[in-house]
Amino acid sequence: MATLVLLRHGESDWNAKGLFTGWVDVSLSAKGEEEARRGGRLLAEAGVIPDVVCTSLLNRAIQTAQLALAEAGLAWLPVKRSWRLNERHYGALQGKDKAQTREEFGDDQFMLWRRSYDTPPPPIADDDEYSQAADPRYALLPGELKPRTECLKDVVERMLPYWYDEIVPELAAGRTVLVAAHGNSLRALVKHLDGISDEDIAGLNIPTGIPLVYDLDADYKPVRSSYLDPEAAKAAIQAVANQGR
Ligand SMILES: O=C(O)[C@@H](CO)OP(=O)(O)O
Repeated sequence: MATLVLLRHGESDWNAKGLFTGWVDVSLSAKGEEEARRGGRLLAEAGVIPDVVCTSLLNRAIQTAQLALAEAGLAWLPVKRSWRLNERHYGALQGKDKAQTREEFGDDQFMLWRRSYDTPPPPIADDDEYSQAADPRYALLPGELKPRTECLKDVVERMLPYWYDEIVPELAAGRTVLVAAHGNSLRALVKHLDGISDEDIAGLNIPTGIPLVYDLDADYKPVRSSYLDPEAAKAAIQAVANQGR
């Protein structure tokens, strides 16, 4: 039986402000830092001890992993990082206020951009202040892999090679893997693991800072999964669903 732990970063400054974030590299808020530490305590209390950590290239996931692991006495763990675990690129919506966007474009368009499986927001211009076109951390990515917008389907496609080539081999070697990532890159992974349909995935939201633990069978299919604080997770999931309202 393999163990996989998914941890969405704690609240970021832009989560707190209600802005679409995507690949913009914002930091954790003070509340988000505390959420990350609490995530580490929940892991330690449950006796779930990761052997290796995977994060995106974005600070909010990196900081969350560091704070959680330090709290669990595991700051020394080996870490791997990949753009493939990044948040969904939110295109031209990056930096925009969610509530204002909903008011301007209406509920249906807002939800289509935010939660539909295959409708990406309009692409971001390279000279937009929130573009990553010149960000050195993606300099080695060939142009066709560098997104200017993404829908969740695009995230599934760029995340799955990482699942198969980096995470599964760690699990196969008997290691417990902690993936510290983002609302939408984790929705993509949960969709794959739980076999959620393209329609039903619209209703799935991931709370910040609460570890989601999967026991996986020999074929890396879930046998069971649960949040380490189910009650807090329920309330936090509702808060994510209500963003922009
Ligand atoms: O803004 C974002 O990048 C994401 C996660 O914070 O938002 P949403 O939940 O609306 O997809």
